[in-house]
Amino acid sequence: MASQITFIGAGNMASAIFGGMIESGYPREAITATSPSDEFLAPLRSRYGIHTQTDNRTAVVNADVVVLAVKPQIMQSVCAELCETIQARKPLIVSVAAGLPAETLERWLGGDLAVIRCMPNTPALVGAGAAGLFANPRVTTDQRELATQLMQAVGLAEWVDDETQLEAVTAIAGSAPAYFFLIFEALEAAGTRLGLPADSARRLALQTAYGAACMAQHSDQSPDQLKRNVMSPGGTTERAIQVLEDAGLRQTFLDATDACAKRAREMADELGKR
Ligand SMILES: NC(=O)C1=CN([C@@H]2O[C@H](COP(=O)(O)OP(=O)(O)OC[C@H]3O[C@@H](n4cnc5c(N)ncnc54)[C@H](OP(=O)(O)O)[C@@H]3O)[C@@H](O)[C@H]2O)C=CC1
Ligand SMILES: O=C(O)[C@@H]1CCC=N1
Repeated sequence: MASQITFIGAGNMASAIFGGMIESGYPREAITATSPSDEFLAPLRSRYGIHTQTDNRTAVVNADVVVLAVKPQIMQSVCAELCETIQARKPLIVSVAAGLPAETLERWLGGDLAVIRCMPNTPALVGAGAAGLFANPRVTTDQRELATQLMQAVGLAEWVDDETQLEAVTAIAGSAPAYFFLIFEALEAAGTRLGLPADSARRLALQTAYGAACMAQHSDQSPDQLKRNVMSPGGTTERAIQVLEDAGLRQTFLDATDACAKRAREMADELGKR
């Protein structure tokens, strides 16, 4: 029988994960999601056919896995609310909150719990997510396997041995879809400025991004070689790449990902002190 999974918080990240799980065949009857507002939950019920609850405690009573998917800033109060019920059953805890250390979360929930920290991303919704996972020492082999299966149902799942590596996962996967969406916006605007209708520019930019990612995934050649394959000497691509290199695009990505990882560390410091 499928494990009963309760999502505390049913926002962007939670709905991307349970939406992707259902899409990949996970039984919807085994999924419950919570929110303080039933108005918010109603469309999720009709769209996904999952159970919903406005009361977090009731929602975890029979859960085998509890996925904590509220904002990091309110996690402590949510844990205080759940602590007693969680301690009575001791389900596997999976947190997707950025920055929040597993040890802090376990303490907030009363201790002695199997906790997996996961840093997923929203393309999970279309089965193309990329997630990093870290297990505390109480997580059993079976629980690790279950978490792998759940996250593999919605994309790539990579385990890390050192919890601080989740900062890097946040920088290049958790937050990174937003970098690509920014590039899509910029390419669409560029296409429009150069004379294409906006909808056509968007389709071309998105298909090109999709094609480049598929090609890089299936090719034996490195991204550098694939890039060179597009650049005819003295041609158009060489000019464009030169502009991007001269503008310091590589360094900009290093700076952006450093800022992202630094913010994850700051959040860990702030939350870990509570
Ligand atoms: N978005 C992303 O790409 C990623 C997010 N994450 C992590 O996922 C977590 C959720 O982020 P995201 O989905 O973006 O945020 P959202 O705001 O979309 O979702 C959080 C949801 O939690 C609800 N909520 C608030 N209080 C409670 C409560 N007491 N009990 C149950 N639900 C509650 C909110 O409702 P209301 O709006 O009514 O307050 C909201 O619907 C964060 O910890 C974030 O760090 C991790 C990786 C990627
Ligand atoms: O921006 C954030 O804090 C969350 C975590 C990773 C993606 N979104």
